This record gives sequence, C-alpha cells and structure tokens, in this order.
Amino acid sequence: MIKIAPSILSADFANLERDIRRVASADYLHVDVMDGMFVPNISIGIPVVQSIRRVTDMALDVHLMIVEPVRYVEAFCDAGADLVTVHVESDTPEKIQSAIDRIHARGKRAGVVLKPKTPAEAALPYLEQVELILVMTVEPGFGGQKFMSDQMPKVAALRQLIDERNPACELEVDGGVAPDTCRACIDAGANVLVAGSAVYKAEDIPARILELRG
Ligand SMILES: O=C(CO)[C@@H](O)[C@H](O)COP(=O)(O)O
Ligand SMILES: [Fe+2]
Repeated sequence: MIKIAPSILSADFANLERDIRRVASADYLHVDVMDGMFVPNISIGIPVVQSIRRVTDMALDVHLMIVEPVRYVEAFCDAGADLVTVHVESDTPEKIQSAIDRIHARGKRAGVVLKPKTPAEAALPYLEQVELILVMTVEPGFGGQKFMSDQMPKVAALRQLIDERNPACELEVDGGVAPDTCRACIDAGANVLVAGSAVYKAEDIPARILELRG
C-alpha cells in the first residue's frame, strides 16, 4: 500500500488548520523545516509543529533542512513529530548518528535524507537503524520544482538494500511528485510519496491523493 505525505509547504499558512483537514485522507503530514543555511529558504519551526500537533492526529513527518540538526531533533520530537528526518549532508557522520540516537531515545521514528547529488551509499551507515530513507527528487529548498527522474536508479538501489537488510524501513521520495511522476517512483520501489503542489493545487484533493497512490 502506497502512503501519501502532503507537504504543508504548499498550504496557506494563514489557514493551516483548514489546509491540514483538507488532506485528512492521506497517511502522513510532511512538514518542511528550512533554516536559510542548509537551504536558501526559511520556512517554519518548532512552535508551528506544536500548534499543528494540537489540531491533528495525523502522523507528522518532519523533514529537517537545517545545519547541525542534532541541536534540535529533541525539540522537534517534544513538539509532536512522529518521524524526524535529517540530511546526511548536514553534519558529520558522528553527529548524524547522534541525531538518530536522540530521536530514538525520545521514542520517535528516525530517517535520513539524501540530496540529488548524494549517492545511495551515503545511507549505508544508517540503513539498519532508521525507520525511513528519503530520496530528494528535487534540490531541497522550494516546492513546485521539476521532478528529477534521474533519481529513480538510486531509489531502486535503496529498495534492494532495504529489502535485504531492513525490510521494515520505509522508502520515501520528495519533490515534484505528481500524477505523471508517481508511477515511476512506485515502480522504482518508493512506498511513501511526498507531494506539495500536486495535492494543494488540485481541485479535488481527496481524489488527487487517491490518484497519487497509483
Ligand atoms: O522538501 C521539500 C522541498 O525542499 C518538499 O517537501 C517540497 O515541499 C515538495 O513540494 P512539491 O515539489 O511536491 O511541490
Ligand atoms: Fe520535504
């Protein structure tokens, strides 16, 4: 069963509760956290996650695009995140490991994220410990970008490694996922699809979520 994670980066932040309710038929709510350092954009942070937690029971998938995420993972867990993902490029392997350990110590799910130029092998040190691996299918920082189909071999390679070494681990893709690109992601082995603009620009959001499930 393919899971859909609408990204609230494409929601109306002045009507966030309304826009969260609009995607209630999805599986996870994807929350993009950007610090203006790791990526050239600034989005939202801990107080917004706290507020979202109060208005929904959906699982919160918090995608940290920040430098030295180990500094903040516990705060995001305490704010109500169910799953926290950190970029392997955002710190040293020791600090990434420490971020994963701290997320687990809070009883939450941890994941690692790979930017488009980062090879699948970069996930190997964490493969057997994490609950999710996220492959970016755009350069992180902005919604509404073009899907990078050249990331599909990486998704397929990670699917094989996950099946061999940690079959419970989820494989997520993020960026440019839409009705015309979701099939490639599913065929390559992704089981969680993040979609921002494709969900929030749809006339009929529940129908679009169903369509993205393939
Ligand atoms: O992490 C990011 C962007 O950095 C994403 O989660 C985007 O928010 C996805 O938006 P679309 O490409 O689906 O519009
Ligand atoms: Fe994201």
